[in-house]
Amino acid sequence: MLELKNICKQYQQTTIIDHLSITFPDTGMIGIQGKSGCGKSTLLYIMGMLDDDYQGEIFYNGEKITDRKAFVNQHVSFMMQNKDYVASLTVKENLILPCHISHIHYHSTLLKKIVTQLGIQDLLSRYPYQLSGGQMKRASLAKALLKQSEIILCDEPTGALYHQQAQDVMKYLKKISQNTLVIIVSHDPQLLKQYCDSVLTLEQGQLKGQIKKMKKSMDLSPHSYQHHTLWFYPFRQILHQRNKLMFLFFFQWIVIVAFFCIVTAIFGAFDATKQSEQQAVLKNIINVENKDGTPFENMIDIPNVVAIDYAYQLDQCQLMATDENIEATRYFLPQQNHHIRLSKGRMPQNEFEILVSYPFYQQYHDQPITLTYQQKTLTLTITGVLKQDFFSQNEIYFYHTLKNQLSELINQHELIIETKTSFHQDVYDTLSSDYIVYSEIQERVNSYQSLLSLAQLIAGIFIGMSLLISLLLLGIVESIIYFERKHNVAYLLSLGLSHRRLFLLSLYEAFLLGGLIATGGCLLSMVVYEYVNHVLCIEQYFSFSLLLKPVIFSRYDLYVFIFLIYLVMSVLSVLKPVSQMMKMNQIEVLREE
Ligand SMILES: Nc1ncnc2c1ncn2[C@@H]1O[C@H](COP(=O)(O)OP(=O)(O)OP(=O)(O)O)[C@@H](O)[C@H]1O
Repeated sequence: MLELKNICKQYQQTTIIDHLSITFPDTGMIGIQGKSGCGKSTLLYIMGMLDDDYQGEIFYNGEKITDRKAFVNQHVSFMMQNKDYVASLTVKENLILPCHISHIHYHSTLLKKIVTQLGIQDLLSRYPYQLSGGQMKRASLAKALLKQSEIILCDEPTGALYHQQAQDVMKYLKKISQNTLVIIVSHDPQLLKQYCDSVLTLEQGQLKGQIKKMKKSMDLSPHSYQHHTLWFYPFRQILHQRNKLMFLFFFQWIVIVAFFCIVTAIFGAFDATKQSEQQAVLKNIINVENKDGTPFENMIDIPNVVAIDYAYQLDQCQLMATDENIEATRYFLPQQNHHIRLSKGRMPQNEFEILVSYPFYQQYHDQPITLTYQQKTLTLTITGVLKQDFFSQNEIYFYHTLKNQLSELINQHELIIETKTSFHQDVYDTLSSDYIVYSEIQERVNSYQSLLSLAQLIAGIFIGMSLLISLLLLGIVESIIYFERKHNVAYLLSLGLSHRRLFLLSLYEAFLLGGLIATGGCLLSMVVYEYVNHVLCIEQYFSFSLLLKPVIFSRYDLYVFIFLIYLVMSVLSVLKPVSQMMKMNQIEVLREE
């Protein structure tokens, strides 16, 4: 038995319900009529626990209702006047939604029976906006029947229906009222008179009229409960807003792909300079000059050196291919050369054999190459080609024994010192205090790396800003989406969804959204840079590849980082709108529609 005691409700000083007390029977169909604006819907909202801003008490079966959500979950179904559904769910999902929210177990046979009786069995996979007004009302009714509530509150159940449709709905309600309490608010006194067991009039805040006690034909079997997760709800919401979200996804994916391409390019370039340094032909070579520019008369004595020699003025000899002068930097091969990687051929083994860089090979490999010095001419053979690297230029390397033939070209102003690898820096530092020292490869690495560091800084600022903007956009779009869903949230709460579950559902959806964006973006990035590396063969043209390197633990760190940052941002974005929605005035939102 539902009992209202001394209920008072005011809207801004105006009393709408005035010390109203009434006891409703367990079953029967009670009609409530009254002038427009007298407070019929307001009273229904109070009984349906949608409104808690009133004075007075409500009892059910003799017990004061304290847990309002539990009461709605266990005993009440509400047929709203307008938009009594979630637009993103199918009719079937809408029908089962109250049971899922209330954790009520329902049999699919019962669902089938109800929808067949109401003639909506073929409409289950449609969306609410694809139904007519009459079909929608029948779907609302089916929803209340499936939940098997003891109290069904109906706000204008026949509003906007044709006469015959209205009659049908009232007939169904009448049938249900044999075992349940059906309270109907309507503007149609004829219909109320025709179908209701008792018709009450709301006047000056009071319900006037007699309530007929009806006999219950049978007791409703108690609900059996089952845990439901509502997992389909967030999926459906995302699917429903896919057009809006596609734009968001697309933008976010582009930013993530750009992020990975820039990061991998920088890692790749750094790696390439490192590798080039490791494999450089002149890796451990130091050029040394006296500070006062005087020639060296004796070799200097320094430990941890592999070889030491005077420099050769190789610009005084002419290098030619057929009739053409070759513009190439000329060096002697160091004695220690096991670190050198060749893309073709083998290392030179005598003074007529040369090693050349990849660009040199491309230009001159099909022509005879000669070296002319002081009327003598040597014909040279290319035996090996260097692997193209980050520093690749037009270079030629003569075998070191060729020096014996070029003694006239000795330049005593400069020494060439070849060090042992692990002592290279020490030797360099020691020499630099007394001489002018120069290490070709070191200079190149330094200049490239400072350039790369600058590029890294600019790229870092750029991708950091882009990522920030895209995350902000994610936040804004999520907030907008949530505010657009105000009605859905108010509706779910009216069905008895607790704030805790609403919060968890929102988190779940935020995880889903953030996860989809991050996973899609990361997968796309992998595909893009694998494609650039392997299909476009970027290494051939730029001597480096896009490369993802470990940042902390493994090369997947950055994926995890992007994934986490999107999850966190997505969750943070929904916290504010969700908390605001929990505080919103449900009734105002429901009335807005
Ligand atoms: N949020 C609000 N602030 C101020 N007054 C309100 C608010 N909501 C409703 N009212 C007023 O409360 C009164 C009762 O409204 P209610 O909707 O319950 O009436 P009703 O009898 O259902 O009307 P109708 O039959 O036209 O639907 C109305 O006069 C209405 O203007």
